[in-house]
Amino acid sequence: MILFPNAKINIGLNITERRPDGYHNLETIFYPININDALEVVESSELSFTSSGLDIPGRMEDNLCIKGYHLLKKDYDLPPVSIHLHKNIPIGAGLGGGSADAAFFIKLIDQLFKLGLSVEKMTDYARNLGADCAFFIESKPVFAFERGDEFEPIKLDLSKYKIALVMPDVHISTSEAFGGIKPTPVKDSLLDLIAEPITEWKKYIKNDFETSVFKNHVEIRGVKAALYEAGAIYASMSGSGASVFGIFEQIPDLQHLAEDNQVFYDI
Ligand SMILES: C[C@](O)(CO)[C@H](O)COP(=O)(O)OP(=O)(O)OC[C@H]1O[C@@H](n2ccc(N)nc2=O)[C@H](O)[C@@H]1O
Ligand SMILES: Nc1ncnc2c1ncn2[C@@H]1O[C@H](COP(=O)(O)OP(=O)(O)OP(=O)(O)O)[C@@H](O)[C@H]1O
Repeated sequence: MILFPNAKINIGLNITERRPDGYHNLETIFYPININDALEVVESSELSFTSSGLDIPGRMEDNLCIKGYHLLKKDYDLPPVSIHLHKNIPIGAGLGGGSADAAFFIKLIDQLFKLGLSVEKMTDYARNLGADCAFFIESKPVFAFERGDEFEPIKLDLSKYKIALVMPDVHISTSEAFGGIKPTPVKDSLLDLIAEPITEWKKYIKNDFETSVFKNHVEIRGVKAALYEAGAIYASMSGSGASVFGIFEQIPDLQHLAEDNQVFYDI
């Protein structure tokens, strides 16, 4: 069986406090986008993992799909499986690619072996694998809070716009990015700000990671400025970076960025 895990962008990201468990409370809007991996799982005589496409750093045992397998195996009598991941979602991008693979792996095992898991149960398993993972079980636009794994659904439809995304040649690790943050309580919740017209977002909606990430990587600040110059209604770094997206009325001309960066035009 094969599924196609999709990426996300964060529209706004406020990091509000440090938690006793070492994580941070935050609020953000998660919005699904059309950049996808391909994840195939078949029953097999032994557990195996292979990948193609982009190189995935780290050991195979640490791949979130393998971690997902061991997590479910504790509670269900699963046979061994062969997993193949074709990696297309940029890594260290703030697009939640690894998290999406983990959540789609859980959905895939549920379907393949007819486990009958509820959305709530799958969301709980996903939470165990990473804060971002839970969103990808349903992968619908949400206001997320606490560790980014509690949700309130929102009605946000950007389908009449064109979303372009630029991935600079820099990978940013999520834990390193959180290290550069001084949490600050919010005055106005993103849940209210996102309901404002999109033309107003530029004035009020921010991503708290931008200050420290832009300081260390000026080229990423440059990409955001270039997206506004190309006519973006709203532009922002996604999550902890390094990717930057812009929301446009029409597909923009970003040829001049394509030499140094990977550019996705209509996601
Ligand atoms: C930055 C975001 O991408 C925004 O969507 C997410 O909050 C990151 O979620 P994620 O990659 O699934 O994060 P995890 O794999 O659970 O955690 C990686 C590391 O990020 C930090 N982390 C993550 C989420 C959170 N709410 N507070 C944190 O401080 C912790 O140091 C943690 O060890
Ligand atoms: N299936 C997977 N795909 C990509 N990376 C994975 C996967 N499983 C584990 N990883 C590990 O996760 C690391 C990437 O996570 P990181 O949080 O830095 O980046 P990200 O792609 O921006 O994701 P996020 O938006 O969730 O933070 C990789 O270096 C790799 O070691």
